[in-house]
Formats: sequence, C-alpha cells, structure tokens
Amino acid sequence: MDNLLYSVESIRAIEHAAAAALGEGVLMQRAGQAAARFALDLLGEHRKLPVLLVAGPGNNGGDALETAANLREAGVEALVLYLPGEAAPSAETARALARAQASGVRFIDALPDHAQLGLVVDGLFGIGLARQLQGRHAELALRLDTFGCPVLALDVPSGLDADTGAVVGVNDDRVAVSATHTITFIGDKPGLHTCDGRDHAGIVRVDDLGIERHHFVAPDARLNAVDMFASDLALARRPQNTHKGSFGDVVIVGGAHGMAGAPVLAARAALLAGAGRVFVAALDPGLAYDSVHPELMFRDAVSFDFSGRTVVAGPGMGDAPAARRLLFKVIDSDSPLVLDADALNQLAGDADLQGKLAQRKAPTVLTPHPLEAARLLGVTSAVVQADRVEAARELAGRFDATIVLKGSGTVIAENEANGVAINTTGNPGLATAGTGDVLSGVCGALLTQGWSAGTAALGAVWMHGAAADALVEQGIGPIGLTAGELPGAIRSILNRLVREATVR
Ligand SMILES: NC(=O)C1=CN([C@@H]2O[C@H](COP(=O)(O)OP(=O)(O)OC[C@H]3O[C@@H](n4cnc5c(N)ncnc54)[C@H](OP(=O)(O)O)[C@@H]3O)[C@@H](O)[C@H]2O)[C@@H](O)CC1
Ligand SMILES: [K+]
Repeated sequence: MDNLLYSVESIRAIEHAAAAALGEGVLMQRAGQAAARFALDLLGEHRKLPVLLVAGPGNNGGDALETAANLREAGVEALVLYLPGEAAPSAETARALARAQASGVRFIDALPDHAQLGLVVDGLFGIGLARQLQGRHAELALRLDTFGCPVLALDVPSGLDADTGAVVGVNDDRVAVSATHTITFIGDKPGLHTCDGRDHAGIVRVDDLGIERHHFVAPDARLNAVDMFASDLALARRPQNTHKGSFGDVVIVGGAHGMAGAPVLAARAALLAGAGRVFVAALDPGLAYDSVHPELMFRDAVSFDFSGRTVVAGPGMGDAPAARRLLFKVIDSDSPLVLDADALNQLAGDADLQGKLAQRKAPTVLTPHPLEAARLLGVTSAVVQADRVEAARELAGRFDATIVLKGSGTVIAENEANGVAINTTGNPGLATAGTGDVLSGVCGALLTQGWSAGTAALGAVWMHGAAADALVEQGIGPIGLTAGELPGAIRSILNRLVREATVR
C-alpha cells in the first residue's frame, strides 16, 4: 500500500532497525541517489543550468551534500551553500561533505543574486527540526522560491513539522520553505498533507530507500484513497428490481428563519448522491419548495417522524430553544446521524447533548471545521490547527463518533482500529459558503444507502474534493466556484467509481 503515513517517531524506529542491518551511512547514500534522480527528472532539458543546494547542520544537510556530489558526477553544475552547526556533524554527514568536496561541487557563502538556476534543493532541516527557523535560516527559507525554478525539498520542507503540517513556531514570523516538490524518505508523513503541508510540500514523492518491509512498524495514519471505501462502492451497484424505498431517506434538519440556503444545498447534495427520498425538516414553516429540485419534500421539523431515516442536522439550524429540542430528539434516536454547523455549536455548549451523543449506538458522523472543533474541545482554533490529526483523534474518542475535521487536508478519524486518514482531493475553491452543507448531505446520502460511518465519511470527503478538482479543471474555480455546482459533479464521480468498482 502506498498510502501509509508514519510519524517522526515511527520513521526513527524504522531507520534504526534498517541502519543496524545495512550499516552506517547507507541510508544517506541511498537518499542522495534518489534525490539526485528526482532532481535530474525535474531539470529535464535544463541540465546545463546550475542547481543550488542548501545544506543544514544535520543529516538533512548530509542528504543535500550526497545529492550535490551525485549531480556533479552526472555533469550538472552544483552550487552548495553549507551551513554547519556548532556541534560536529554526524559521521555520515562528514563523509558526505568530504565526498561533495572531492567531486568538484562549488561551495558558496551566500545565495547568488539574479542567477539563472535550473533547480533549488532544500536540505536545511528535515525531521530533526527542533524549533522555529530564525535569522539566516529564516531568510534563506523565504528566498529559495524566488529563483523562478522548481524547489525540491529533501524529506520535509524546512520549517514544517512533519507530524502536524504546521509551520513550526508560535508567532506570526513563522516561516518554512515553499517547495514545488518534496522527496520524502522511508515513508510518507502526515504533515506533508494537512494544515500548511500541502502549500509547502508541493508534489510529494516517497522513496523507501530500499528498506525491507519487516523493518517497518505499523503506520500511524493513511491517505484517503478510493481503495479505502471500495467495498461499499462495489455494493452500491443498483439491481434492476428496485424502487425509491430501496435507497433510503435522508432528512435535513435545519432551515431556521432566514437560513433556507444551507438545508437546500445539503438536500440537493443528498438527492444527487443517490438517496431514495430527501426531506427538509425546516424550523421555518415558510420554507416549502425548491424550484430547481421539486423532488425535495419540505416538512415541519417539530412534528416530523425521524424513525427509519438518516438525519443530517445543523445546516442553517440556528440556536433557538426549538433547535436545541430537535437536536436532543435526533441525537436520542437510533437513526444514522450527521451533525454539522449549528448543531455542532449547540453541542459544544451543552453537556446533556454531549452525554446523549456519547451513548449513541447508531452510526454518527461529526463534520466540524477548525473553529467548530475548537469549541467542541474547549480550545482555540489555533490549538486545533497546530495538530489537526490529534484534534480529530481526540474528538473521535470523546464522542465515540466518526470525525471529519475539514480544512486543507481534511482529517477523518474513527474511534476504532481504522484510525485516521488524511484526504488528498480538493482545492481552495472549496473555501466558500455552502460547501460544508453539500458535504454533510453527501455523507447522509451514503449512510442511508447502507455505508458505514467510516466509509461514508471517507467516500463523501474524497468525492467532494474530487468534484471541486474536476470543476477547477473545467475552469469553474477555484475563484468563484459555488457550492451549488458541486452536487452534479459529485454525482458523476460517484457513478464512475461505482462502475469501476463493479468492473474490477
Ligand atoms: N531518519 C532517517 O531514516 C534518515 C534520515 N535522513 C535524513 O536525515 C534527516 C534527519 O536528520 P537529523 O536528525 O540530523 O535532523 P535534521 O533535520 O538534519 O536537523 C537537525 C539539526 O538541525 C539543528 N536544528 C534543528 N532545528 C533547528 C532550527 N530551527 N534552527 C537551527 N538549527 C536547528 C539541530 O541542532 P540543535 O537542535 O542541536 O541545535 C541539528 O543539528 C532526515 O530528515 C533525512 O533528511 C536520511 O539521511 C536517510 C535516513
Ligand atoms: K528539507
């Protein structure tokens, strides 16, 4: 499986086991070879242009020195800015330095001005990053992407936390290298795919340095991929002899006065993601009809019978006492349940609701954005963003539910062996009003068609992001993409995936 993610602690354990078997320095040599191969790919026809490599004091710097020597031996001009630390380098980095010096690499003292470069390689810091970049390191990190050429980060873009994807530090001056590509060693890392990671890592390539599988420990998380929900996709193929009652009901609970848009978006998404019948149980009795989708049925929320139906509560729900009573009723029911938006805010301030939620036996999915997650955890959104994976895990444990922590690199956490996944689809076009309502509707539709809470969350998040990617490819976004355009694109993707899953 190539979608496994490892924490720094796990990478260190694997490295330790492999180094004991292979001997000192072998992994660094392999890292230098893999990085040089990738660098040559990225240079393409521009091999005559010099490559700038920045090498820091630790073994990440050693990787850069090995890479420089390999590039030089391949006939590429290599300029190395080496910044040793106060302590002596490790034995393998010292050997890499000697090798680079002997290979004809040119060592420089400062970044060249106005140089035309073919590639910049960032080997300042990797998984040994211990604190915020400052002084010369910070200046360098900010300048590496100003040469108008690709930037290849070795292992991790310097300044980024490989576990959390947060740029390391506490104040607004925090910096990290912005790479176009990252070659990461031994195994992939969560921080390259969530929070600031996607912006700083660019395209990620994994090189396992030829380490045998028995040296690997269990992964700490996974990247979300179609394989992870393929079992339910295969079951979603529709037999001929069916009717609308075969595909379940979804009821969207929300729509307080003046907030009709949110439940309608969620309902349309549920309809186009295949729910047999979709209701809007609205708090505002004036909400009666959707002219785009007259298939949607509007009902009064207070008198609605939720039994046997999948409930999506929260879109446009508001915080009135009637909303709270409804929420209590649906949480207390045995219906599969998605909680979003206002439902999450109500939940955050209400110990009774939280207690009921933790006792639920039916499938339950919570879809908070970072601020909603922060309210649920009683912390700030900065704390959530500082470690999104941990925040999602904590929520999954606390509420015994599947958690979808939205944002760049959405984190899906289950309170079971399936653990944590980080989503790879989606783009900034999704940062617009209503996209969360669409996601909750899709999630409800998959639940009501019999998907488990985990696979519904994984599938809904993946397709929601893939729909945004498909729309951007057509020129519809990221600027100006609207939530209302997503359900149609999600429908196409779901049908394609079901077709492909049943052909396999
Ligand atoms: N693991 C593996 O399997 C393999 C690892 N490999 C490679 O090694 C990398 C890990 O190497 P590493 O452990 O030497 O750490 P690295 O990232 O070079 O930095 C540590 C140095 O930086 C310093 N320092 C830290 N933060 C700082 C800051 N903000 N500002 C200033 N200084 C700071 C710190 O010093 P100190 O904190 O003591 O001052 C120390 O000197 C890994 O990412 C991969 O590229 C490959 O060769 C193949 C196999
Ligand atoms: K680096």
